[in-house]
Amino acid sequence: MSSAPRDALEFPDSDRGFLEPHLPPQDGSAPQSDLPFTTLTFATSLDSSLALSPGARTVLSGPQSKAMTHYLRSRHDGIIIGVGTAVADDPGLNCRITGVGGYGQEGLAGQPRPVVIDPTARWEFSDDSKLFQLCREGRGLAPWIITAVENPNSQKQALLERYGGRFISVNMIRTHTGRHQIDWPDLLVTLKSNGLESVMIEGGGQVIKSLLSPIYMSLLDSVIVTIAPTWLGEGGVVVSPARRFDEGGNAISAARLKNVKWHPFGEDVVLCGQIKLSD
Ligand SMILES: NC(=O)C1=CN([C@@H]2O[C@H](COP(=O)(O)OP(=O)(O)OC[C@H]3O[C@@H](n4cnc5c(N)ncnc54)[C@H](O)[C@@H]3O)[C@@H](O)[C@H]2O)C=CC1
Ligand SMILES: Nc1nc(O)c(N)c(N[C@@H]2O[C@H](COP(=O)(O)O)[C@@H](O)[C@H]2O)n1
Repeated sequence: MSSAPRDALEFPDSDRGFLEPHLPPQDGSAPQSDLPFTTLTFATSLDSSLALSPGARTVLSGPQSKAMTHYLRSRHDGIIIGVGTAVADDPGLNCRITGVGGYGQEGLAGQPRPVVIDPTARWEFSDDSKLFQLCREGRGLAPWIITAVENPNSQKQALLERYGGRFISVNMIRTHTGRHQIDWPDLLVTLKSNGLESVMIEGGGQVIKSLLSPIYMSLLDSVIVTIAPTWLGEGGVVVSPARRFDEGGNAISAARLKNVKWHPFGEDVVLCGQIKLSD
């Protein structure tokens, strides 16, 4: 055991039981599947915002729910974010719970693999990026970058590989406006075949919106949302999936949860559930 760094977080056993039914099983009882166990998790304001604006790193979670998020990170093999989040936040995407690798434990056991969806390879990361600082300090893994670009910039590729990361090409669907859309089943199968048995998807807004579309929402095994007691106001990055309509052309809810449980963490409340698929 080595000593834990100053940013180490504690998450008490008494809070863990509540989450257990919503997490990847630890007893080998997961059904055989080509897909990893997939959790959608994020923190939102009372007006459904993830951040004050697309480029703004915004703290929503209080200390207890932040520690919960890090516990979730310890229970998943990978964390997926969109490149918008990587650029805005320069995130660490490691797990800072005491007892995992780099936080009181040798090696990197319990550290999740960061996965960044970046169809055009536009993320300008460098040695100074937080993710690579953490790699140098033995406190996190290097990212896998999911792209549609066949030959990404060789300097970026070399930097990534020096830390143990890599670019991964997956199928993308080209929309009528020329934008790349992730083929989510293909991505998830690829991640599982590369050893990630479970993934948590943290955001941002565009990633969450695409996952909550009718064709992809069934991929989600679990949804865990932190709700913070604040309104961020107009102009925020809002989580609002596309409208759905019934056969009569009437608007219906875009997505709904079932088996819902609520748990207060400090001033926040955490909502756990599963996507309710239509009957
Ligand atoms: N409160 C929270 O829990 C979280 C907040 N955030 C915040 O969200 C904001 C970023 O959100 P957004 O601007 O919506 O960016 P984003 O993180 O969703 O990334 C958008 C970009 O990712 C790629 N992308 C996303 N979904 C894709 C798909 N289905 N197919 C192909 N490519 C896709 C595209 O290149 C797109 O331009 C930041 O301000 C960040 O701080 C991000 C994560 C969690
Ligand atoms: N759970 C949660 N609460 C918030 O208040 C947040 N702003 C986020 N953001 C997500 O966490 C990433 C930052 O992670 P590090 O602390 O740098 O490891 C950020 O990029 C979002 O994905 N999450």
